[in-house]
Amino acid sequence: MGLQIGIVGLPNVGKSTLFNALTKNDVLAANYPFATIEPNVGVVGVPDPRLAVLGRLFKSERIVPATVSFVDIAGIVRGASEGEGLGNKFLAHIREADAICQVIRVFTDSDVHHVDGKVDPRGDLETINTELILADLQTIEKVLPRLQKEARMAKDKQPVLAAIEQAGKVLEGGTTVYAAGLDPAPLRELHLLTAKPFIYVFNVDEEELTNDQLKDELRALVAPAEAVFLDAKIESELIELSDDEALELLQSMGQQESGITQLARVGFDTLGLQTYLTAGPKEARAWTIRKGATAPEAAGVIHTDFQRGFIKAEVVSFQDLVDAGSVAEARARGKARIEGKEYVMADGDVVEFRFNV
Ligand SMILES: Nc1ncnc2c1ncn2[C@@H]1O[C@H](COP(=O)(O)OP(=O)(O)OP(=O)(O)O)[C@@H](O)[C@H]1O
Ligand SMILES: [Mg+2]
Repeated sequence: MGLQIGIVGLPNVGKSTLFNALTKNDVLAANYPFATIEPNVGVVGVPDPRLAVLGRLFKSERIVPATVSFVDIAGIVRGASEGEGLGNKFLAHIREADAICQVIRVFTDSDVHHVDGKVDPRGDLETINTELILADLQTIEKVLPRLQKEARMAKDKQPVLAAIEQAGKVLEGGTTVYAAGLDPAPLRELHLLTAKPFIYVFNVDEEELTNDQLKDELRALVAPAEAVFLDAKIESELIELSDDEALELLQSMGQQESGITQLARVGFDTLGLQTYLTAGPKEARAWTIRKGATAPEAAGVIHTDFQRGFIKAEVVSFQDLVDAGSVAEARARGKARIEGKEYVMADGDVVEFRFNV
């Protein structure tokens, strides 16, 4: 499952700095608006400490984490839908994304230019939201004449047309499709940006990481969507450090985990995803599935043949396996279960599939 998250925000708010920290890629992050023009795609391993434990237990040659890909695009300014700044055509690069991560500048640094002249998280959120809504309205306007014609000829097109017209009304009222809770199914082919789940990243100053009052105020601006607070500049320093040094630096700032670890976790939660694990001498690996996926569906993520030929799965929870110390001991303790086609996977299940090919 290729999970993809598109990063949006005003110019110069720290999108590329965050993206670089995420991907350890040295994409140009620069103190001038519109430093990024072409989109950059980076694949990020989702941090999961369980994998290292499994790797030791099974003496695995390598560790393969679940991945999320991030797409870094140019900044959007007020009026982008009318061609201001770089316009909004580049939003097409995130049409296929599963979720959108909006980066909002909170940090104060007079050396870093703000396109609207002042640090204003609430105003910036509104600007971006408005531009995404206008972009979606443009998408709808473009397809509407064709759809109206089709619906006159084919009755079965009418529900789709009705759903799209309703989405247009919601957007004209200034609400995103996602926030309005509209059924995404009939709208899917339009790839509306505001139909995607949103995650908000507030790019704060180091001191603000422990300012709970400020964080509560910012969180309230985007609730019920999830908010992550991080200092993108610190994140880019953390990735240069060893794990121990990074933890020490984080703890000195009152943090337990890095912002990008939080972002990966929140991304998974927002999209209703979880991971299960496989382990052997070759690799210890995490696989991404929907919450509620059944054992055959989980097998299908490894290979479609595994799903088709699914017979059964031997499942032991990560904690039971660690407590037992080996699969053999977990079996002896009755902790390794044989599960069939109906089994609903749990996060952290360590699995071996049996299948016919
Ligand atoms: N938390 C922070 N504190 C201080 N400076 C920061 C912080 N985050 C980013 N910056 C600085 O802000 C500037 C702009 O960052 P960056 O290039 O990542 O922005 P961007 O959103 O990608 O801009 P564009 O839309 O122009 O591509 C850089 O100089 C970066 O070092
Ligand atoms: Mg950039």
